[in-house]
Amino acid sequence: MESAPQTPTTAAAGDVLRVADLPGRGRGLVAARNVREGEVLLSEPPVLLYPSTLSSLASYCSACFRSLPAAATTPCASCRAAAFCFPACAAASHPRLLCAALSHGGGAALAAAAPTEAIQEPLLFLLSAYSLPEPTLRSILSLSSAPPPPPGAQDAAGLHAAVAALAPPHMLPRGFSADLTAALLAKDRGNSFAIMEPYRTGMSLELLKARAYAVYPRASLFNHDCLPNACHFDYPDRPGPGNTDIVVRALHDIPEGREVCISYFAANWRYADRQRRLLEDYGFRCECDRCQVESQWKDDDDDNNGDDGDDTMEEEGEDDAGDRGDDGMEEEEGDDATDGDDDFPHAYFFVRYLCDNEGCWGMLAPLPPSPNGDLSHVFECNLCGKLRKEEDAMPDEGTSGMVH
Ligand SMILES: C[S@@+](CC[C@H](N)C(=O)[O-])C[C@H]1O[C@@H](n2cnc3c(N)ncnc32)[C@H](O)[C@@H]1O
Repeated sequence: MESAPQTPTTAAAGDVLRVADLPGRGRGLVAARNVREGEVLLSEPPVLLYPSTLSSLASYCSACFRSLPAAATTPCASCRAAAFCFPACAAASHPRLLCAALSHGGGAALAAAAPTEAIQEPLLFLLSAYSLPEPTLRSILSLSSAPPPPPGAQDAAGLHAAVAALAPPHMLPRGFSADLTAALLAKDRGNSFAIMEPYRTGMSLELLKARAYAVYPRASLFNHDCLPNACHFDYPDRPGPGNTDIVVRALHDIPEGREVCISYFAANWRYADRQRRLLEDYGFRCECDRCQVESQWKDDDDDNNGDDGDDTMEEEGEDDAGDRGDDGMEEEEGDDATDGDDDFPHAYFFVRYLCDNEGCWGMLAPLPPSPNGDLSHVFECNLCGKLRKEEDAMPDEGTSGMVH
């Protein structure tokens, strides 16, 4: 495999974001102009989309990952294991190495090689990634790598051997090697976004799983902040093209030059859990404003009623700096929830931007401004889809699941 291409550091005309090198945190995305709350900062199609588990093949179209209709699906003519929702999706098909692996021994070989969901996810990733054209594979290799997994957590050599055994040799790309497999797995761990199963009213969000994972090269450049100024949405079941595009919107106004960050997991996680996750999975210690405040708390202050095992993406990680220094929140809008609260100066953030649907802890972002520039004042949750009017934010209840 040749060396990875360089990421351009300039913004294309019309782009809201530009790529910048930020000391101690690698590349990041910075507002190329003043941004208003709710604005769409990025809408990007995936370069790679793969099923989360073998069982998800029965529930979701293998091309567009919409929920399969109960009747009249089209099975893949080659493997018969994957299904498509429309003839157009069947024509688009699914990754050729994955299709070959699903055909191998009538599908039994893949099931035997990946008996658990923990093995299926990386194996389905590899079979899909190795099906990509070489330039696309190289664009994935240009992304930042997750740190090595703890011993015993991921058997890269075993996964490589499984790909070699399942895929016909003539279909394997140039450069196929154990090192390349290990490098790709590090990109998957550091950059894949989960596309979630559909949420239905009343269902437990704790049980909500990923239907698929996707890699978006530009969205992978967002660094993390525990008080993000943007969050991402997916709308996999919406009609029309682009249903698997990632959409990133501003939570509030962002001045030109400020770094735009998302949170890599639900924002209600407590300090120790956030730090552990960021160090282990992304290789950095977070020194954001919120972490600086919470690092001063006594251990028993650091209480959390939320579910910290419930993250919606598996992505990126590393160090601090840039020109941000804060998330722009406190200086923008006064609110009773923050007044005089020295221990928890960020309460306002949680009142306004954390979903109050029981057990959800998704992030609320304003809907985009209208074409004539009017702000929406309606907030949408990126996990359960709840819409909440701005005036319905309840200061006393909004922080009930928060770390304090
Ligand atoms: C998905 S990538 C984000 C883009 C990345 N900075 C790059 O150069 O490609 C995740 C990686 O970015 C770095 N990173 C993200 N957020 C950070 C933060 N708050 N402080 C320091 N490093 C961070 C870590 O190295 C992490 O593994």
